[in-house]
Amino acid sequence: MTKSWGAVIVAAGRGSRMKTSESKQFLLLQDKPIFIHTLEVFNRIPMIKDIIVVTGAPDVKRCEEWIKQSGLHDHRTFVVAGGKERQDSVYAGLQKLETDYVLIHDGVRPFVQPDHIEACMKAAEQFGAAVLAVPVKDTIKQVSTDGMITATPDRSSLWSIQTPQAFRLSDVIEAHKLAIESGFAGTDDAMLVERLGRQVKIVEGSYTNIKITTPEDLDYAAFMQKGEREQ
Ligand SMILES: Nc1ccn([C@@H]2O[C@H](COP(=O)(O)OP(=O)(O)OP(=O)(O)O)[C@@H](O)[C@H]2O)c(=O)n1
Ligand SMILES: C[C@](O)(CO)[C@H](O)COP(=O)(O)O
Repeated sequence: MTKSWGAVIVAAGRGSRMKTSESKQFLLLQDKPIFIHTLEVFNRIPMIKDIIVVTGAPDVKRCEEWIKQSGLHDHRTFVVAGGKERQDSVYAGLQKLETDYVLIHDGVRPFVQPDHIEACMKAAEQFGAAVLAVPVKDTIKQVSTDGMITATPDRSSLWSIQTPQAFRLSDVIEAHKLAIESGFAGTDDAMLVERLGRQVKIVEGSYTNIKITTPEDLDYAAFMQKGEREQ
């Protein structure tokens, strides 16, 4: 039987590292907010039944308006209010889904490729959980608080983790509940699922799937967007 899929797109952050008055997910890229570009990619995947956009409570109405203006206001997209941390926002989004599986994605990663999302879905159906990632290119050092190198981990086993991250909905909800009970804060959702003792499969993605985080990322995003238009 075909499994049902939903997606949670988190866009409730403040974007403090971007240092703009507007939250970074609402900054315009080619006349459209960044999170709308992200939504457009997910809308191209027919297997995804419901898309939950999570944003700050004061931004719910304007997000709904942007979605309507962009022609993405079909029955599949809902907007809900998130929480203080990314993890809280993801959990708020998960509550709204009733699908077998879920993709969790940062609203500020608009350059994710549909074929990579689909590869992640396929791997999650096979292994239970899967995340997009790329092998690290730099040598990574572990450094002490006084700025001295303490270790050089073997680079061949290091990957830089991206989103989407794909899970069985019941597993990731269980993982979030355990994190809440034990006061654990992770920097991604896979960490929470790993704490349940479950295996998470790495799916190789692309270095272009950046998380727009700091001002120089906007220049790169504009450059990427121009390239996509000219193709
Ligand atoms: N309370 C939060 C915090 C983050 N996010 C979302 O999680 C994604 C990745 O987080 P990050 O890039 O760290 O975003 P911010 O928290 O907004 O950035 P910063 O840490 O610079 O403030 C973003 O799409 C962001 O909107 C969220 O939905 N809810
Ligand atoms: C989930 C994530 O995008 C994977 O790279 C990342 O961990 C989010 O971290 P942030 O510091 O909250 O942006």
